[in-house]
Amino acid sequence: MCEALSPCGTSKLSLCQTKAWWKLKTVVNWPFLASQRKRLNWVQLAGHKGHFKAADEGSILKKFSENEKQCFERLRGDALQPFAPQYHGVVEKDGESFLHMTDLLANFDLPNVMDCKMGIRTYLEEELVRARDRPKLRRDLYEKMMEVDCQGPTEQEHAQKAVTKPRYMQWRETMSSTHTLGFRIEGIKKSDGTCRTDFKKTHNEQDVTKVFRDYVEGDVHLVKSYLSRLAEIQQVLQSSEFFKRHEVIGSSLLFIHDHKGHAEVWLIDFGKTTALPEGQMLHHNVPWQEGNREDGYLWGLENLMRTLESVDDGKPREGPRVSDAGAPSTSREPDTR
Ligand SMILES: O=P(O)(O)O[C@H]1[C@H](O)[C@@H](OP(=O)(O)O)[C@H](OP(=O)(O)O)[C@@H](OP(=O)(O)O)[C@H]1O
Ligand SMILES: Nc1ncnc2c1ncn2[C@@H]1O[C@H](COP(=O)(O)OP(=O)(O)O)[C@@H](O)[C@H]1O
Repeated sequence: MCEALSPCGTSKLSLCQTKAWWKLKTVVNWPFLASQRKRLNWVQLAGHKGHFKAADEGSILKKFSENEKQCFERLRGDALQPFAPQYHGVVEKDGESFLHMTDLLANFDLPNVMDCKMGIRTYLEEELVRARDRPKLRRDLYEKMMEVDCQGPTEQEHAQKAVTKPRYMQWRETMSSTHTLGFRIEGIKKSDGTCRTDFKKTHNEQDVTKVFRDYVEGDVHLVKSYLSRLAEIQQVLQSSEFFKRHEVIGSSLLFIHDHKGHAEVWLIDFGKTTALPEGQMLHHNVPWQEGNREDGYLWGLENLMRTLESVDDGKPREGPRVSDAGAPSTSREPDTR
């Protein structure tokens, strides 16, 4: 039987993550003891459990990934660098390696935080190839799929109680707004401590607008501040050499604001951002077809900005939609089942 996802269903996970972080900070003698408020700021809205650790004041440690390290190194001196967390190098702690970076929440008191995963695709082309060559059936992903929609899996998948990763990722994209808008909401934490990550079925522009409106609590000044920062990011992306030469997959825009109306947006998570072969460049706003490595990042950003603009009056804005820009309609849907 299909169980409805309760509002607290997935947010529980997020709250648990917050609690786990709290425990962790207690254990590692968190340096913010002087300021209880700062301790309450941290939240991990998406990504892998246990991948973050506390570090010196104003910074955090993220589980080491060679790929992400290389991105931070290549970002050095690029126009985009000021829009990503500052990178302080690799550190070893308790026998593990981590990337040391700025905690983007550190300068806020009880911030509101939202993570939007950008792009029309959330898996690498090489993951598709691998899944075709050596399909690996995963029961955990089948179970995650069932939690959201018991009609999701095919008969065969029900029988094997497992799906491949690209199959799961593609299903996630079509259930959420990744496929239709080129971005999706992953999680939101509000200053009152409430936390939601149950956006897997937030699919169309109206639904996304509603969530955005709730996030900014109808504050049009805040919307303007966010839009102006997004416009800056949009402009910088167009001049960034790093952006031209990378397939940006699974990266998020992290939105942060506080009660004073101070608003920031940052690019985070370069774990799956991959350099293109020498001489190749991406447009980031044309349809993906397997082999062209396009990620639809700019198309998603344009849709995100338009959706945020519509918060102000509730009316959907005219602008690039599925058929003329990100156009998943022309993209091939590889069958990796
Ligand atoms: O969001 P849900 O539906 O839970 O699905 C998750 C996210 O897509 C993760 O991406 P992100 O870390 O960007 O949030 C992805 O990790 P990767 O980034 O490694 O692909 C997970 O793959 P697995 O870790 O293989 O399960 C996948 O199960
Ligand atoms: N530099 C940062 N400052 C503050 N919060 C961050 C930072 N990096 C990540 N986070 C938080 O952690 C979450 C997961 O980060 P992410 O880098 O996407 O992890 P993963 O690679 O496991 O997907 C984000 O949604 C955000 O809430």
